Amino acid sequence: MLLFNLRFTWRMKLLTGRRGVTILYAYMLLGLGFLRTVTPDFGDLASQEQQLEGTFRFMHERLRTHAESVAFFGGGAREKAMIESRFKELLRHSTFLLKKKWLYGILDDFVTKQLPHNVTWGLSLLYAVEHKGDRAMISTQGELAHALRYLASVVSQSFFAFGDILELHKKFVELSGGVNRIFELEELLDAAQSGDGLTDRLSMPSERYLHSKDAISFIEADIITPSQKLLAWQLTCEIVQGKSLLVTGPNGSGKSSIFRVLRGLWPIANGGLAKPLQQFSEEKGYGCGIFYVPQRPYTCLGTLRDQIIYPLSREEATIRTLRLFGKDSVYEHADTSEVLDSRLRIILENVRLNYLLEREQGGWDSNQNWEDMLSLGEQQRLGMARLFFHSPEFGILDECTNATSVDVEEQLYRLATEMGITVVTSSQRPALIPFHSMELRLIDGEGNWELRTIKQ
Ligand SMILES: Nc1ncnc2c1ncn2[C@@H]1O[C@H](COP(=O)(O)OP(=O)(O)OP(=O)(O)O)[C@@H](O)[C@H]1O
Repeated sequence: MLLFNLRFTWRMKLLTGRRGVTILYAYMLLGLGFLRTVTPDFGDLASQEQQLEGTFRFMHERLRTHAESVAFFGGGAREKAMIESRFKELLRHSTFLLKKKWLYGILDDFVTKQLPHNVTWGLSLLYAVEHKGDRAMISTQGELAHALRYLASVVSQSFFAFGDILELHKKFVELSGGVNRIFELEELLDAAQSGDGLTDRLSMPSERYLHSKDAISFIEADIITPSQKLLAWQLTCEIVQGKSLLVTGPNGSGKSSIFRVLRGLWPIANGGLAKPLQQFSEEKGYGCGIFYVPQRPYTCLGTLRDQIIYPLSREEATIRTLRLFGKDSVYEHADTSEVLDSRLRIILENVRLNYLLEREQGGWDSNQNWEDMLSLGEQQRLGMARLFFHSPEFGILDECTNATSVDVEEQLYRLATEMGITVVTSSQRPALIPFHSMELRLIDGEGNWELRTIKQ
């Protein structure tokens, strides 16, 4: 490369003299210097884009893994808002980067291609002026050089144009692959939305789904898996407030499936179901009708505070807490967040996790990858803290304390009873029997079940 440069510099000196070489080098140095100063830090911008894209993909992947737990908690809206905010951030950055690349491309093209073209003409002119002695020769040489340059440029431009067409085809094929994927996704979303009447139907009185204020009732309901396996045939059972139910049975017999039907994740094939509303009850002023704690613990991305108030946002949780203390307006109280945090502190102490506040830097605002950092038992206790914060009339607990020690588990159930939460528990632990009034036993996972009263 260096040899080429030296050779051409020498050739140019012969043709245009020292002045031509100086002009060329001056132009090169000035042009490159100018480009260097105006070039944005593309490395940094691209790394930021990769980071944002990575976070966005990670959130999607995580949501896919924990979809059922999120659905049980009713965290769909919260997760959507979180993912959308990351997407907007990524989109904003990518648009900014594209604009920068486009503007820089124009400038780069001008300095390295368009302007040098004109400089070449300038140098050719200089050559003609330097050799004005032999007019006949100059004109012949000049014309020949011009014709050759013209031919070369036409041929090379034609090649470029064909290349561009081929490149365009490649790009088009790639793009059509992407478009197909988006089309498939849209189709799936449409199909999911048309089958998503379930959740709505649950809140609407209809033949199968009824609203009951203070009881959960299965009325001759068939519990069937999506692959049409019958797990409980004509299940009839009423859970009234204060009479907790323990659901037992061998692995795979359908305990969690009953909760899926109750939550509206699976439809009821036959029979009916009555249950209180999931939503925050205005009359009660605090808490909700039903709150589900799934078998797989789920920690959301966010602060320690977010783990307990999930699926609510901090603002929603503050408003609820203020209502609990009879303060309707958020602005009435000088330090509203303090009210929320002091309530959360009591809950954290109750589930024996208050050491997290001291251990993690930032206290309530500490932002960690809680899933990796907390043990399974700790994550399950956080799930129970969530239940206590939401303080529902009915708590649906799907083996959500099986990794905690027996004494902690008993303490958690004692607390739930004291708070007036009627629980429906799926568990195999005999230690939990005294906290329940009835037992629903799924005998074989073939449809047979029995209901018995637990003698205290
Ligand atoms: N999405 C699904 N599609 C089809 N079958 C499913 C689906 N989810 C679960 N099943 C099947 O339904 C049956 C009941 O599953 P379920 O999770 O209710 O069992 P379980 O009693 O809670 O078990 P465990 O005690 O192990 O938690 C199992 O045979 C399971 O394989």
